Amino acid sequence: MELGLGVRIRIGGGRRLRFGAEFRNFDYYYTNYYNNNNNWYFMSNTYKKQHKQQHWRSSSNSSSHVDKVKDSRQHSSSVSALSSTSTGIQDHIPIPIPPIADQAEESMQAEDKHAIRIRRRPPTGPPVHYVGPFQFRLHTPDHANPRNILEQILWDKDSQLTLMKERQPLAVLQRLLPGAPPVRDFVQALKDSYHTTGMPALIAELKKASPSKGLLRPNFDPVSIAQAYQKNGAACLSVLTDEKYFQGSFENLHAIRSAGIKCPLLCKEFIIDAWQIYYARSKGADAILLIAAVLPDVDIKYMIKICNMLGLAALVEVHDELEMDRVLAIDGVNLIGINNRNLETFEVDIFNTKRLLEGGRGRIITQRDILVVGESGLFTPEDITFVQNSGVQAVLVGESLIKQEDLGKAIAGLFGKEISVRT
Ligand SMILES: O=P(O)(O)OC[C@@H](O)[C@@H](O)c1c[nH]c2ccccc12
Repeated sequence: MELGLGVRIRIGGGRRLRFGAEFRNFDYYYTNYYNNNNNWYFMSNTYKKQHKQQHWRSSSNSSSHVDKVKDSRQHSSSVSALSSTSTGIQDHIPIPIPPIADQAEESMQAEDKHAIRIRRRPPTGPPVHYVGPFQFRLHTPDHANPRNILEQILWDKDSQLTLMKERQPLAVLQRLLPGAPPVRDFVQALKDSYHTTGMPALIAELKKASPSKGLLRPNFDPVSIAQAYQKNGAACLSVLTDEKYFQGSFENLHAIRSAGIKCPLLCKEFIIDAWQIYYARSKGADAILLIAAVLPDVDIKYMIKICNMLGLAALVEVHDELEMDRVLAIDGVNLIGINNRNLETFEVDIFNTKRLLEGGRGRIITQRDILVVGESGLFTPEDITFVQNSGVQAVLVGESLIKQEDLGKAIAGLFGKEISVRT
Protein backbone atom coordinates (compact mmCIF):
# COMPACT_ATOMS: atom_id res chain seq x y z
CA MET A 1 0.00 0.00 0.00
CA GLU A 2 1.38 3.34 -1.02
CA LEU A 3 0.30 6.64 0.42
CA GLY A 4 0.94 9.76 -1.55
CA LEU A 5 -0.01 13.13 -0.12
CA GLY A 6 -3.47 11.89 0.72
CA VAL A 7 -4.25 11.62 -2.94
CA ARG A 8 -3.95 8.05 -3.88
CA ILE A 9 -3.86 4.67 -2.26
CA ARG A 10 -2.46 1.71 -4.08
CA ILE A 11 -3.81 -1.54 -2.78
CA GLY A 12 -2.04 -4.81 -3.48
CA GLY A 13 -2.58 -6.46 -6.85
CA GLY A 14 -2.38 -3.19 -8.71
CA ARG A 15 -5.90 -2.10 -7.74
CA ARG A 16 -5.97 1.57 -7.33
CA LEU A 17 -8.30 3.72 -5.42
CA ARG A 18 -7.70 7.23 -6.41
CA PHE A 19 -9.37 10.17 -4.92
CA GLY A 20 -9.37 13.14 -7.20
CA ALA A 21 -10.76 16.60 -7.23
CA GLU A 22 -10.17 18.12 -10.57
CA PHE A 23 -9.38 21.77 -10.55
CA ARG A 24 -11.52 23.64 -13.02
CA ASN A 25 -10.79 27.23 -13.75
CA PHE A 26 -14.05 28.45 -12.39
CA ASP A 27 -15.21 27.00 -9.19
CA TYR A 28 -18.87 27.33 -9.70
CA TYR A 29 -18.44 24.88 -12.52
CA TYR A 30 -16.02 22.64 -10.74
CA THR A 31 -16.54 18.96 -10.92
CA ASN A 32 -15.44 16.63 -8.21
CA TYR A 33 -15.20 13.02 -8.98
CA TYR A 34 -13.30 10.03 -7.88
CA ASN A 35 -11.91 7.07 -9.68
CA ASN A 36 -12.13 3.57 -8.36
CA ASN A 37 -10.26 1.06 -10.42
CA ASN A 38 -10.73 3.15 -13.55
CA ASN A 39 -14.44 3.63 -13.06
CA TRP A 40 -15.30 7.24 -12.56
CA TYR A 41 -17.88 8.23 -10.01
CA PHE A 42 -19.32 11.62 -9.70
CA MET A 43 -19.50 12.97 -6.16
CA SER A 44 -23.02 14.07 -5.47
CA ASN A 45 -23.64 17.20 -3.45
CA THR A 46 -24.74 15.00 -0.58
CA TYR A 47 -21.52 13.10 -0.78
CA LYS A 48 -19.60 16.33 -0.80
CA LYS A 49 -21.51 17.64 2.19
CA GLN A 50 -20.98 14.43 4.10
CA HIS A 51 -17.30 14.56 3.47
CA LYS A 52 -16.96 18.34 3.48
CA GLN A 53 -15.02 17.90 0.29
CA GLN A 54 -12.84 20.83 -0.68
CA HIS A 55 -11.87 21.30 -4.26
CA TRP A 56 -8.20 21.74 -4.71
CA ARG A 57 -5.43 21.23 -7.07
CA SER A 58 -3.10 18.40 -6.33
CA SER A 59 0.66 18.52 -6.41
CA SER A 60 1.94 19.67 -9.75
CA ASN A 61 5.39 18.21 -9.56
CA SER A 62 4.60 14.54 -9.42
CA SER A 63 3.44 12.03 -11.96
CA SER A 64 -0.03 12.23 -10.43
CA HIS A 65 -0.35 15.58 -12.14
CA VAL A 66 0.35 14.00 -15.48
CA ASP A 67 -2.08 11.18 -14.75
CA LYS A 68 -4.68 13.68 -13.74
CA VAL A 69 -4.36 15.56 -17.00
CA LYS A 70 -4.64 12.35 -18.98
CA ASP A 71 -7.63 11.22 -16.99
CA SER A 72 -9.40 14.50 -17.34
CA ARG A 73 -9.06 14.20 -21.10
CA GLN A 74 -10.42 10.67 -21.17
CA HIS A 75 -13.36 11.54 -19.03
CA SER A 76 -14.02 15.08 -20.01
CA SER A 77 -17.29 14.48 -21.79
CA SER A 78 -18.97 12.52 -19.05
CA VAL A 79 -17.66 14.87 -16.43
CA SER A 80 -18.94 17.95 -18.15
CA ALA A 81 -22.27 16.29 -18.81
CA LEU A 82 -22.66 15.66 -15.14
CA SER A 83 -21.38 18.96 -13.95
CA SER A 84 -24.15 21.24 -15.09
CA THR A 85 -26.83 19.41 -13.22
CA SER A 86 -25.06 18.43 -10.09
CA THR A 87 -23.50 21.81 -9.39
CA GLY A 88 -27.00 23.22 -9.31
CA ILE A 89 -26.23 25.73 -12.03
CA GLN A 90 -29.30 26.35 -14.07
CA ASP A 91 -29.16 26.20 -17.82
CA HIS A 92 -30.74 29.56 -18.41
CA ILE A 93 -28.00 31.59 -16.76
CA PRO A 94 -26.38 33.39 -19.67
CA ILE A 95 -22.70 32.96 -19.09
CA PRO A 96 -20.09 31.99 -21.62
CA ILE A 97 -19.09 28.35 -21.49
CA PRO A 98 -16.07 28.14 -19.21
CA PRO A 99 -12.97 26.23 -20.18
CA ILE A 100 -13.58 22.54 -19.65
CA ALA A 101 -11.15 19.72 -19.20
CA ASP A 102 -9.40 19.96 -22.56
CA GLN A 103 -9.03 23.67 -22.29
CA ALA A 104 -7.91 23.35 -18.69
CA GLU A 105 -5.25 21.03 -19.97
CA GLU A 106 -4.38 23.49 -22.68
CA SER A 107 -4.14 26.15 -20.04
CA MET A 108 -1.79 24.01 -17.98
CA GLN A 109 0.40 23.56 -21.01
CA ALA A 110 0.16 27.25 -21.67
CA GLU A 111 1.27 27.86 -18.11
CA ASP A 112 4.37 25.81 -18.79
CA LYS A 113 4.98 27.35 -22.16
CA HIS A 114 4.56 30.86 -20.94
CA ALA A 115 6.20 30.18 -17.60
CA ILE A 116 3.51 31.50 -15.31
CA ARG A 117 5.26 31.17 -12.02
CA ILE A 118 2.46 32.26 -9.78
CA ARG A 119 0.46 29.44 -8.22
CA ARG A 120 -3.11 30.43 -7.57
CA ARG A 121 -3.62 27.79 -4.92
CA PRO A 122 -1.45 25.86 -2.51
CA PRO A 123 -0.07 22.99 -4.57
CA THR A 124 -0.22 20.35 -1.88
CA GLY A 125 -3.91 20.16 -1.35
CA PRO A 126 -6.21 21.27 1.36
CA PRO A 127 -4.94 22.74 4.59
CA VAL A 128 -5.40 21.23 8.03
CA HIS A 129 -9.15 21.74 8.29
CA TYR A 130 -9.67 19.22 5.51
CA VAL A 131 -11.91 16.43 6.74
CA GLY A 132 -12.39 14.33 3.65
CA PRO A 133 -11.99 10.57 3.52
CA PHE A 134 -8.25 10.94 3.96
CA GLN A 135 -7.81 13.24 6.87
CA PHE A 136 -4.11 12.90 7.29
CA ARG A 137 -1.26 14.57 5.53
CA LEU A 138 2.04 12.83 5.55
CA HIS A 139 4.15 15.94 5.49
CA THR A 140 4.08 19.53 4.39
CA PRO A 141 6.84 20.06 1.91
CA ASP A 142 8.55 23.44 1.66
CA HIS A 143 6.93 24.30 -1.61
CA ALA A 144 3.60 24.34 0.20
CA ASN A 145 4.40 27.84 1.40
CA PRO A 146 3.78 30.89 -0.73
CA ARG A 147 6.96 31.86 -2.53
CA ASN A 148 6.27 35.56 -2.61
CA ILE A 149 3.76 38.18 -1.56
CA LEU A 150 1.69 37.81 -4.72
CA GLU A 151 1.16 34.12 -4.09
CA GLN A 152 0.34 34.84 -0.49
CA ILE A 153 -2.30 37.38 -1.51
CA LEU A 154 -3.78 34.97 -4.03
CA TRP A 155 -3.95 32.05 -1.66
CA ASP A 156 -5.73 34.19 0.89
CA LYS A 157 -8.01 35.47 -1.83
CA ASP A 158 -8.87 31.94 -2.78
CA SER A 159 -10.07 31.05 0.70
CA GLN A 160 -11.93 34.34 1.17
CA LEU A 161 -13.65 33.71 -2.13
CA THR A 162 -14.92 30.33 -1.06
CA LEU A 163 -16.76 32.00 1.80
CA MET A 164 -18.03 34.92 -0.27
CA LYS A 165 -19.39 32.58 -2.91
CA GLU A 166 -21.13 30.49 -0.32
CA ARG A 167 -22.81 33.60 1.01
CA GLN A 168 -23.76 34.89 -2.40
CA PRO A 169 -23.72 32.26 -5.14
CA LEU A 170 -23.41 33.40 -8.73
CA ALA A 171 -27.07 32.83 -9.50
CA VAL A 172 -28.04 35.17 -6.64
CA LEU A 173 -25.48 37.74 -7.73
CA GLN A 174 -26.76 37.71 -11.28
CA ARG A 175 -30.24 38.58 -10.14
CA LEU A 176 -28.84 41.73 -8.55
CA LEU A 177 -27.15 42.95 -11.71
CA PRO A 178 -30.13 44.60 -13.38
CA GLY A 179 -30.35 46.82 -10.28
CA ALA A 180 -26.67 47.83 -10.43
CA PRO A 181 -25.82 51.37 -11.54
CA PRO A 182 -25.26 51.61 -15.31
CA VAL A 183 -21.77 51.05 -16.69
CA ARG A 184 -19.79 54.08 -17.88
CA ASP A 185 -17.24 53.90 -20.68
CA PHE A 186 -13.89 53.69 -18.92
CA VAL A 187 -11.74 53.63 -22.06
CA GLN A 188 -13.61 56.51 -23.68
CA ALA A 189 -13.18 58.62 -20.55
CA LEU A 190 -9.41 58.08 -20.78
CA LYS A 191 -9.33 58.92 -24.49
CA ASP A 192 -11.40 62.06 -24.00
CA SER A 193 -9.16 63.29 -21.23
CA TYR A 194 -6.01 62.56 -23.22
CA HIS A 195 -7.32 64.48 -26.19
CA THR A 196 -8.48 67.48 -24.22
CA THR A 197 -5.44 67.88 -21.99
CA GLY A 198 -2.73 66.57 -24.30
CA MET A 199 -1.33 64.77 -21.27
CA PRO A 200 -1.78 61.20 -20.15
CA ALA A 201 -5.23 60.72 -18.63
CA LEU A 202 -5.08 60.24 -14.89
CA ILE A 203 -6.48 57.16 -13.19
CA ALA A 204 -6.15 58.23 -9.57
CA GLU A 205 -5.99 55.40 -7.09
CA LEU A 206 -7.71 55.11 -3.73
CA LYS A 207 -5.27 52.96 -1.79
CA LYS A 208 -5.19 53.24 1.98
CA ALA A 209 -2.26 50.88 2.50
CA SER A 210 -0.09 48.51 0.52
CA PRO A 211 2.00 45.49 1.43
CA SER A 212 5.14 47.25 0.22
CA LYS A 213 4.61 50.69 1.77
CA GLY A 214 2.35 50.00 4.76
CA LEU A 215 -0.23 52.61 5.74
CA LEU A 216 -0.33 55.40 3.18
CA ARG A 217 -3.19 57.57 4.40
CA PRO A 218 -4.48 57.08 7.95
CA ASN A 219 -7.52 59.37 7.54
CA PHE A 220 -9.13 57.61 4.67
CA ASP A 221 -12.54 58.86 3.66
CA PRO A 222 -13.15 57.25 0.26
CA VAL A 223 -15.94 59.53 -0.90
CA SER A 224 -14.17 62.81 -0.13
CA ILE A 225 -10.96 61.51 -1.69
CA ALA A 226 -12.88 60.51 -4.82
CA GLN A 227 -14.51 63.94 -4.97
CA ALA A 228 -11.16 65.69 -4.68
CA TYR A 229 -9.62 63.50 -7.39
CA GLN A 230 -12.54 64.15 -9.71
CA LYS A 231 -12.56 67.87 -9.09
CA ASN A 232 -8.87 68.14 -9.84
CA GLY A 233 -8.87 66.42 -13.19
CA ALA A 234 -8.78 62.65 -12.71
CA ALA A 235 -10.39 60.95 -15.72
CA CYS A 236 -11.07 57.70 -13.89
CA LEU A 237 -10.56 56.29 -10.40
CA SER A 238 -9.03 53.03 -9.26
CA VAL A 239 -10.46 51.67 -6.03
CA LEU A 240 -8.58 49.00 -4.10
CA THR A 241 -11.03 46.44 -2.77
CA ASP A 242 -8.65 43.94 -1.15
CA GLU A 243 -9.09 44.21 2.60
CA LYS A 244 -6.26 42.25 4.07
CA TYR A 245 -3.28 43.71 2.24
CA PHE A 246 -4.55 47.08 0.99
CA GLN A 247 -7.17 47.97 3.59
CA GLY A 248 -9.66 48.50 0.82
CA SER A 249 -13.20 47.24 0.46
CA PHE A 250 -16.11 46.72 -1.88
CA GLU A 251 -18.06 49.02 0.43
CA ASN A 252 -15.68 51.80 -0.59
CA LEU A 253 -16.35 51.09 -4.24
CA HIS A 254 -20.07 51.03 -3.66
CA ALA A 255 -20.01 54.19 -1.54
CA ILE A 256 -18.07 56.10 -4.19
CA ARG A 257 -20.42 54.98 -6.91
CA SER A 258 -23.49 55.81 -4.83
CA ALA A 259 -22.13 59.27 -4.02
CA GLY A 260 -22.59 60.25 -7.66
CA ILE A 261 -18.94 60.38 -8.69
CA LYS A 262 -18.88 60.67 -12.49
CA CYS A 263 -15.41 59.29 -13.12
CA PRO A 264 -15.64 55.66 -14.23
CA LEU A 265 -14.37 53.26 -11.57
CA LEU A 266 -11.79 50.51 -11.85
CA CYS A 267 -12.25 47.74 -9.30
CA LYS A 268 -8.67 47.06 -8.24
CA GLU A 269 -8.85 43.48 -7.17
CA PHE A 270 -6.90 40.27 -7.61
CA ILE A 271 -9.30 38.47 -9.88
CA ILE A 272 -8.88 34.73 -10.05
CA ASP A 273 -12.48 33.70 -10.54
CA ALA A 274 -15.21 34.97 -12.85
CA TRP A 275 -17.51 35.34 -9.86
CA GLN A 276 -15.49 38.37 -8.79
CA ILE A 277 -16.29 40.15 -12.04
CA TYR A 278 -20.00 39.87 -11.41
CA TYR A 279 -19.47 40.96 -7.84
CA ALA A 280 -17.49 44.03 -8.92
CA ARG A 281 -20.25 44.96 -11.37
CA SER A 282 -22.90 44.57 -8.68
CA LYS A 283 -20.97 47.10 -6.60
CA GLY A 284 -20.84 49.64 -9.41
CA ALA A 285 -17.51 48.94 -11.13
CA ASP A 286 -17.02 50.12 -14.72
CA ALA A 287 -13.74 48.28 -15.25
CA ILE A 288 -11.83 45.41 -13.72
CA LEU A 289 -8.18 44.38 -13.59
CA LEU A 290 -6.83 41.15 -15.07
CA ILE A 291 -3.24 40.42 -14.06
CA ALA A 292 -1.37 38.45 -16.72
CA ALA A 293 1.15 37.16 -14.18
CA VAL A 294 -1.70 35.41 -12.42
CA LEU A 295 -4.07 34.33 -15.16
CA PRO A 296 -3.38 31.85 -17.95
CA ASP A 297 -4.41 32.97 -21.43
CA VAL A 298 -7.52 30.83 -21.43
CA ASP A 299 -8.78 32.61 -18.31
CA ILE A 300 -7.99 36.05 -19.68
CA LYS A 301 -9.97 35.21 -22.83
CA TYR A 302 -12.89 33.89 -20.85
CA MET A 303 -12.92 36.82 -18.46
CA ILE A 304 -12.77 39.32 -21.31
CA LYS A 305 -15.87 37.65 -22.76
CA ILE A 306 -17.64 38.14 -19.47
CA CYS A 307 -16.55 41.78 -19.34
CA ASN A 308 -17.87 42.36 -22.85
CA MET A 309 -21.14 40.81 -21.87
CA LEU A 310 -21.44 43.02 -18.79
CA GLY A 311 -20.17 46.13 -20.59
CA LEU A 312 -17.09 46.36 -18.38
CA ALA A 313 -13.65 47.42 -19.56
CA ALA A 314 -10.81 45.00 -18.77
CA LEU A 315 -7.46 46.51 -17.90
CA VAL A 316 -5.02 43.71 -18.65
CA GLU A 317 -1.86 44.21 -16.64
CA VAL A 318 1.58 43.08 -17.75
CA HIS A 319 4.99 43.49 -16.24
CA ASP A 320 7.44 42.00 -18.70
CA GLU A 321 7.89 41.21 -22.38
CA LEU A 322 6.66 37.67 -22.04
CA GLU A 323 3.39 38.80 -20.52
CA MET A 324 3.03 41.57 -23.08
CA ASP A 325 3.47 39.08 -25.93
CA ARG A 326 0.91 36.74 -24.43
CA VAL A 327 -1.60 39.53 -24.05
CA LEU A 328 -0.99 40.87 -27.56
CA ALA A 329 -1.86 37.42 -28.87
CA ILE A 330 -5.30 37.59 -27.26
CA ASP A 331 -8.17 38.98 -29.32
CA GLY A 332 -10.26 41.76 -27.91
CA VAL A 333 -7.71 43.34 -25.58
CA ASN A 334 -8.03 47.11 -25.96
CA LEU A 335 -6.61 48.35 -22.65
CA ILE A 336 -3.19 47.26 -21.38
CA GLY A 337 -1.54 48.39 -18.17
CA ILE A 338 2.22 48.20 -17.87
CA ASN A 339 3.03 47.79 -14.23
CA ASN A 340 6.41 49.25 -13.33
CA ARG A 341 6.26 47.36 -10.05
CA ASN A 342 7.18 43.73 -9.94
CA LEU A 343 4.43 42.26 -7.78
CA GLU A 344 6.66 39.44 -6.63
CA THR A 345 9.54 41.58 -5.40
CA PHE A 346 8.01 45.10 -5.19
CA GLU A 347 10.88 46.51 -7.23
CA VAL A 348 9.80 49.56 -9.18
CA ASP A 349 11.41 50.76 -12.38
CA ILE A 350 9.60 53.18 -14.65
CA PHE A 351 11.95 52.29 -17.49
CA ASN A 352 9.85 49.15 -17.73
CA THR A 353 7.11 51.07 -19.54
CA LYS A 354 9.55 52.24 -22.19
CA ARG A 355 11.13 48.82 -22.64
CA LEU A 356 7.81 47.12 -23.23
CA LEU A 357 6.65 49.67 -25.77
CA GLU A 358 9.77 49.69 -27.88
CA GLY A 359 10.02 48.23 -31.37
CA GLY A 360 7.50 45.77 -32.78
CA ARG A 361 5.37 45.66 -29.65
CA GLY A 362 4.77 49.39 -29.76
CA ARG A 363 3.89 49.19 -33.43
CA ILE A 364 1.32 46.45 -32.90
CA ILE A 365 -0.21 48.45 -30.08
CA THR A 366 -0.50 51.56 -32.23
CA GLN A 367 -1.91 49.63 -35.19
CA ARG A 368 -4.59 48.07 -33.04
CA ASP A 369 -5.37 51.30 -31.26
CA ILE A 370 -4.78 49.68 -27.87
CA LEU A 371 -4.75 52.21 -25.06
CA VAL A 372 -1.78 51.80 -22.75
CA VAL A 373 -1.69 52.79 -19.10
CA GLY A 374 1.62 53.40 -17.33
CA GLU A 375 1.25 52.05 -13.80
CA SER A 376 3.14 52.58 -10.53
CA GLY A 377 6.10 54.53 -9.32
CA LEU A 378 5.17 57.87 -10.91
CA PHE A 379 6.06 60.84 -8.73
CA THR A 380 7.14 63.85 -10.80
CA PRO A 381 6.26 65.74 -14.00
CA GLU A 382 9.44 64.25 -15.47
CA ASP A 383 8.12 60.76 -14.77
CA ILE A 384 4.86 61.65 -16.52
CA THR A 385 6.69 63.06 -19.54
CA PHE A 386 8.94 60.02 -19.64
CA VAL A 387 6.09 57.51 -19.81
CA GLN A 388 4.14 59.72 -22.20
CA ASN A 389 7.11 59.81 -24.55
CA SER A 390 7.32 56.05 -24.22
CA GLY A 391 3.80 55.78 -25.66
CA VAL A 392 1.20 55.73 -22.87
CA GLN A 393 -2.03 57.69 -23.06
CA ALA A 394 -2.92 57.19 -19.41
CA VAL A 395 -1.25 56.77 -16.04
CA LEU A 396 -2.32 54.97 -12.91
CA VAL A 397 -1.07 56.72 -9.80
CA GLY A 398 -1.51 55.79 -6.16
CA GLU A 399 1.14 56.48 -3.60
CA SER A 400 2.46 59.84 -4.79
CA LEU A 401 -1.06 61.34 -4.61
CA ILE A 402 -2.74 59.55 -1.74
CA LYS A 403 0.07 60.31 0.70
CA GLN A 404 -0.47 64.05 0.37
CA GLU A 405 -3.03 65.83 2.47
CA ASP A 406 -4.06 68.23 -0.32
CA LEU A 407 -5.01 66.04 -3.27
CA GLY A 408 -5.56 68.98 -5.62
CA LYS A 409 -2.03 70.21 -5.06
CA ALA A 410 -0.78 66.65 -5.34
CA ILE A 411 -2.25 66.24 -8.85
CA ALA A 412 -1.01 69.64 -10.03
CA GLY A 413 2.41 68.81 -8.58
CA LEU A 414 2.51 65.47 -10.39
CA PHE A 415 1.70 66.95 -13.79
CA GLY A 416 3.53 70.24 -13.27
CA LYS A 417 0.29 72.15 -13.83
CA GLU A 418 -3.42 71.97 -13.12
CA ILE A 419 -5.09 69.46 -15.39
CA SER A 420 -8.70 69.98 -14.47
CA VAL A 421 -10.82 71.02 -17.42
CA ARG A 422 -14.15 70.42 -15.78
CA THR A 423 -16.30 73.40 -14.94
O1 LIG B 1 1.12 53.52 -5.73
P1 LIG B 1 1.73 53.52 -7.08
O2 LIG B 1 3.16 53.16 -7.10
O3 LIG B 1 1.45 54.80 -7.82
O4 LIG B 1 0.97 52.36 -7.93
C1 LIG B 1 -0.37 52.45 -8.26
C2 LIG B 1 -0.84 51.13 -8.91
O5 LIG B 1 -0.18 51.00 -10.13
C3 LIG B 1 -0.56 49.94 -8.02
O6 LIG B 1 -1.27 50.13 -6.85
C4 LIG B 1 -0.93 48.62 -8.65
C5 LIG B 1 -0.65 48.23 -9.91
N1 LIG B 1 -1.12 46.98 -10.14
C6 LIG B 1 -1.66 46.51 -9.01
C7 LIG B 1 -2.28 45.27 -8.74
C8 LIG B 1 -2.79 45.08 -7.50
C9 LIG B 1 -2.69 46.05 -6.52
C10 LIG B 1 -2.09 47.28 -6.77
C11 LIG B 1 -1.56 47.51 -8.02
